[in-house]
Order: sequence, then C-alpha cells, then structure tokens
Amino acid sequence: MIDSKVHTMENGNLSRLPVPEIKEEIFQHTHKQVHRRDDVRLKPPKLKPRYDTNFNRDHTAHAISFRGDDLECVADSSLLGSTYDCSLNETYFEQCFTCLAKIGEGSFGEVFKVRSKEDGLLYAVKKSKQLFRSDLYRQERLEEVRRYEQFSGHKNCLQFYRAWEQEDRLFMQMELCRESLDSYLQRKRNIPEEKIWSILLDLLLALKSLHDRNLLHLDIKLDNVLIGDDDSCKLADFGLVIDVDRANRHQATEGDSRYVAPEIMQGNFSKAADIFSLGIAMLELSCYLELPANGPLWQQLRSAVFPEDFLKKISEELQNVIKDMMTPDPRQRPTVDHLLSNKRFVTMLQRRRHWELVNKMKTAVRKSRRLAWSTLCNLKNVVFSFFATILSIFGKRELSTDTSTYSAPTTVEKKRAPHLRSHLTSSTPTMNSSKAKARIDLQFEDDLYFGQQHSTPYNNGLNDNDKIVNSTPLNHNHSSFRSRKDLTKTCFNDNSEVPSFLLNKSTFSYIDDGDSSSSLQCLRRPLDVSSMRGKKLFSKFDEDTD
Ligand SMILES: Nc1ncnc2c1ncn2[C@@H]1O[C@H](COP(=O)(O)OP(=O)(O)OP(=O)(O)O)[C@@H](O)[C@H]1O
Ligand SMILES: [Mg+2]
Repeated sequence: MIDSKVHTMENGNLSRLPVPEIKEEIFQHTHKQVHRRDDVRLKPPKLKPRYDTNFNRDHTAHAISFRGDDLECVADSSLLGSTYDCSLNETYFEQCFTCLAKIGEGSFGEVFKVRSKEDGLLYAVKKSKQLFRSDLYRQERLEEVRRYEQFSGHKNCLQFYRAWEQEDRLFMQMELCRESLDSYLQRKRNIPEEKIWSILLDLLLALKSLHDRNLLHLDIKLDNVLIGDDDSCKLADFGLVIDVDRANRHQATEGDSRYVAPEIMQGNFSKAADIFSLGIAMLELSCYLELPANGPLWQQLRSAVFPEDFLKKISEELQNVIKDMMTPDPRQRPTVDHLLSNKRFVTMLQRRRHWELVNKMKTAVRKSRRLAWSTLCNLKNVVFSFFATILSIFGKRELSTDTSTYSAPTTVEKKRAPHLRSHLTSSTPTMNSSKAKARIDLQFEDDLYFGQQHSTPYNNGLNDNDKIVNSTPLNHNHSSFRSRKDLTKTCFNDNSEVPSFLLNKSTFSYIDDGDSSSSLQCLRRPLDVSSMRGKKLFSKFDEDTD
C-alpha cells in the first residue's frame, strides 16, 4: 500500500508526486527480473489474526450468490447441490474436488488447480488466505463474488462458476486458465507486436464492460490478466472493483503501486486510473521493462518521461497509444471508447467478427452433417426392421400349418439334407465337415448378433446334440447371415458356412431341423443360456449318420 500524503495540482499538472518509499537510488530502467514465485515481493511475517470473538463461525458450507432478485447476498447450503453432505467431517472443497496443485497466490488468496468430482472437469479454486475477522471484512471479500457474477459472461473476463464460504473462508470456483500474462512475458520476453495489439484489444473490451457500468477495476496488472485455452486474455481479480461514486467517498483501496495512476495519490479515483494502469502494463509487456514500485523512476513514468531506449523496440503507433494512456493528467487520457475507435482496433474487431461468423458457420455445418447422418442411420434402421418384420412374417407363415413343423423341403433338398442335427457349440468355431442344409429359426430379442465364420478349426466330440457351450470370438462374419432382430434364416452348410452368433439376452429358442428324411421335423427348444450372455456361439449342422 502506498502512503498517500496530500499533494497539490498546479495548472492540471502534478507538482510533485508522492514517492511511496525509496529503498535505494536507482536511476536506470532495467529489463524485467526473473523472479522465483516466492520471492517476488518480500512479505512481512504473518501476524496471527485477532478474531472478533463474537463472530459466528459456521462449519457448514454455504453457497454465496448475489443473483437473486433483490441482488442481496444469499448464503444457502442447499444451493450447493445434492453431492454435499454437511454431516461428514470433510469440507465441501474436499468432498467435491480433488486438489491437484497450487497455481498462484496473491495478497488475498491462494489459487488451486482442481478436478471436480461432479463432472470430472478441471477448474481453478481461489481460497481466501485470511479468515473472516469481522462482518465488515467478510462483506468486503464477498463483494468479489458479486463482481465475478456480474462479468463472468463476458468473453474477456474470467468465467466464474460458484462461490461458497466455510469455516470463515471464501472459496470461488472459476475457469482454469493456462497462465497469467506476467508468467507468459517471463517465458517469452519478446512478444510480437501483433500479439500485443490483440492483448490490448482484449483488455480494452473487458474494461469497457466495467466502465460502461460505472465500475473501476483499480488493480489492472499483468498478474491479474489470465490467458485462456482459446489464447484470449481475460481480466481477473475483481477484489478491488468499486463503483466510481463509492470510490471517491474514500472507500476504495488502491492496487499494486507499480501500476497505480499518479492521481490516486490525491485520492482521485476515476476510470482514467484504469487506463493508466493498462497503459503502463502494456509498456511492461511490449518493452520487457521492470516496473519500479517506488523511487525516481516511478516518478518519471508518471511525468511523461519514458525510457526511450526501451520504447524504440516498438512501432511509433504503439508508442503513441501507450504514451496517451499514460498521460499524467487524467482528464487528458483517452477513454476506453476513444481508444477502441482507433482505426487499428476497428479493423481488428471487424476481422474478429468475420472469423467468429466463419467459425459459427463451420459449427453449424458440422452439426447439420451430424444430424443428417443420424437421420440417415435411423432411416436405414427403419428399412431394416421393415424387412426383418417381413422376413419373420414370411417365416411364420411357413410354419403356420403346424406350429412345430416346417413344410417338407424339395426332393433335391431332401437328398442334400436327409437328416440334420444342429449343435450350438462354443469354445471353438466350427470347421465344416458336413454337406448339409439346415434351417434355423432363431427368435431373439433385440441385441442378438448373428454372425458366421468359416475356415476355423472345429473341435470335435459333438455328441451332445443341441448343447451350447461357451464360445471363442469370431474373426469375421458372413454378410448373408447377419441380423439383429427376430430372424429366420436358412443356412446352407456347404463346406464353408457355419453359423455362429453372439448372445446378448439370457433366453431364446431355436428350431432345429432335426429329423426325418421325408419331412424335416422342427423342434422348438427353449434353452437356458443365461450363462452365455454376451458371448459368441457357434453352431454346427451334421448329417445324421444313423
Ligand atoms: N482461474 C485461474 N486460472 C489460472 N491461474 C489463476 C486463476 N486465478 C488466479 N490464478 C493465478 O493466481 C494468482 C493469484 O490470483 P488472484 O489475483 O485472483 O489473487 P489475489 O490474492 O486477489 O491477488 P492480488 O494480490 O492481485 O490481489 C494470479 O496472479 C494467477 O497467476
Ligand atoms: Mg491478483
């Protein structure tokens, strides 16, 4: 936090800017330093917070939402869904998420990468560091939830899912982003200018959604901008967001001193302060400049003295935009709308809209193709079931003279198939030894797969007629012997074709052409095949040698 003493404005210019605290005299701008995550800023030792003893500590998790009609905070455990069991010892966080890693930390919270046990997806959960010391402190923390709820629909603001409080801490479940803009810069160092323009456009659009509602962000910095999976930048950390009017009633808190606008030192909070912070963040991003937190360089950057050595790396057009955004006098800084009217941004927005349209059309084509294909498949199924019905009716009619007998085959057939026995075997597919003709009438339920295989060795010893044993899988199927519904098939077992089928239902009956040389007797045999569900079975038809 910056010690803001009163300073005067002369002719609209700042006479002398306050210097937060000068650690050492540094007069040279430097490139950004690579910091390890834990030594970015020295922190004072943690004091044990003193709690308001009257403050009610509740161990049950309550969902926090401001989405109700009266826009007041609703804390309700029933909003957390049926998965939460408050009688268990585990917290809501433990019950509903698997914590995978800690991915960030700020002054108010720690952020974890988690996997939801509800839907299996990855999220980020921000857990407040400090316990609620008082009702006022709690209200301040909950304000962030209100802001996230307000902006999470915007493409360039971080998507928010839900918030809850438990044991005097606030938890927020949010979209998981790849990394912050700060770590992206540390990794890349030299970011192409096209990318910088695109990032600036993303952030201006996010800022517009706040400024249009008369809200100030007050903590714009690279660490609070996240990169989503689609490469777009998202403004995050709405912890300091405040209404312009309330901000100027001394209720606002200034953000990181490296990005703070000069007029904030006079307690002058306005939308222009966000423009300054965004401008200086763009300077850091495009020039890989280490921003001072205090000292003469801090003053220079707020008095229109720029590090020209660094600036010459970027185009004049970008330099001008950044310089405009960092104008010392807040009244002369451009507004978001003014910046967005820049020709370059207008062209970029047009191009983006164009691509959005193209992508929408692509998605629509993909969807309609899928729809057409599934309609075609349904149609195919209807046609197949129609033919299957015809076939089954035809088969029944053949049987209709006597429910248990087939009509006699022709003499040719009789000669070829004087006596048949059907074996349903399993463990090995059947090799064909028989020159016979068999008729099988199988009445299955829906999922029966009926396939056929030949040229696989047949295991002998099939003396137990009509016995079904477990099976081994088929290698391929014969097209003329495939169906899924009630089916009546004639199989000519001419050296090669041995029927086999996969059983998915526990019972079926089949008719075995089993008997005489004059008329083939049909025996309807109900079989208990429950143990063979899902298995492929093979059938062999022998000539009876008796
Ligand atoms: N949704 C997210 N996905 C990935 N990383 C995140 C996400 N939210 C936060 N982080 C990481 O955690 C860090 C801290 O988060 P955040 O800025 O929300 O906390 P904070 O305590 O409010 O910070 P500050 O000190 O800026 O007030 C971020 O800088 C970012 O690196
Ligand atoms: Mg932050």
